[in-house]
Amino acid sequence: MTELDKDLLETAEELDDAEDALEEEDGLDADEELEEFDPFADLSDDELDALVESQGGVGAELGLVAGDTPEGFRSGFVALVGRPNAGKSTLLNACMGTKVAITSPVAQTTRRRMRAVVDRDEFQLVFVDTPGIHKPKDGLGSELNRSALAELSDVDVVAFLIDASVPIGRGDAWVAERVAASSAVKVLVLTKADKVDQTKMIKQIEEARKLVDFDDVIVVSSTEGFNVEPFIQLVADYLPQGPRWYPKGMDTDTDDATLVAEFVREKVLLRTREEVPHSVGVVCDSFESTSKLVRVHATVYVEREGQKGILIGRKGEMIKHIGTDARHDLERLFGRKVYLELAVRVKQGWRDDVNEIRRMGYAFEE
Ligand SMILES: Nc1nc2c(ncn2[C@@H]2O[C@H](COP(=O)(O)OP(=O)(O)OP(=O)(O)O)[C@@H](O)[C@H]2O)c(=O)[nH]1
Repeated sequence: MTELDKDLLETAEELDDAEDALEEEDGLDADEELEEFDPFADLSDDELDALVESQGGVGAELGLVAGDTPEGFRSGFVALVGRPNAGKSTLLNACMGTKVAITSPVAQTTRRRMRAVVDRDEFQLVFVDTPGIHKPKDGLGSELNRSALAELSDVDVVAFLIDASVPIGRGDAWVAERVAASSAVKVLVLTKADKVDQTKMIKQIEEARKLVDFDDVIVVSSTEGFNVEPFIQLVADYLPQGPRWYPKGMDTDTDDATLVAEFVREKVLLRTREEVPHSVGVVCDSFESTSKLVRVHATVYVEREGQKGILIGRKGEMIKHIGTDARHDLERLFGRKVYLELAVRVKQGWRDDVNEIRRMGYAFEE
């Protein structure tokens, strides 16, 4: 948990206490009380916008934008795109120096768009991790594609990741067509350099260059830490001048409940096989935190009874292992004891139900 999260948590706890005290004092519901005292309640949306503008914008008020950024400061958004399994989340974690995104050998591990911030004295670079772009086979696939493709039109740099260790195929060409249409700076990132020799690497770069007119090329190995910092510097050089979009010290825009759901899903992906990983969705139902303990309840959804049986395992062994694995990671993340309760439920056909996909947080209304 970041310092910012801790501060927010403390503030939230203080607010809760204050609200309780208020309720006790005069028997009023604190929310009603606050509503009554809203000084802007009578303003129209336009009037409110004008007021915010005249105050230098909400961001300025919150210290989110930089009056204090030095001359020449650069900032911007960089989308990591590529076909499933190209190594996007692993590169993101390497750039951040800590695990912010889950990874696994299962294609389509990433289902959420995540922003992760690299903040330096001279620049602020916001990485946008996207689901692997692929030809969709179901409703979930279509939603994942839609959310990944939407990023291409909204970023300053597109980093197109291609796995150096597998031949370039139709999957890469499909992504390339979409990347080529973006007006952002395009950087080719050859991943998994540790798995191939130089000759193969050069050939792969030649093949990739036939797909897109790249502005730059870099070869990396995220697992070996090779060229990770040079990659950050390379994309930072392409960022336009601009303010800090996020406050210093904020690593990601992912909330704690989402991290819990994602870490549990990663453990399911690592421990199950065949169709089970793709059928799994995880929702964190409750998240309570004190200074000593985090208490969470999450539900693992699958599509069929048989999958539920596999996940629970003989005498509940499988779900117990998944819980233990996830708990270890979460305790490291939150720096506190974690009490994690998991339930397994069947929700038939959820991957073809756009409302369910959104409820689980794997796609967004644009
Ligand atoms: N040897 C090696 N393996 C890597 C490297 N980068 C990623 N991998 C492995 O490749 C697999 C896929 O990596 P991810 O980072 O999950 O790939 P992704 O592009 O985010 O995948 P999706 O979520 O499916 O879109 C994992 O098993 C990683 O450990 C690398 O530099 N070297």
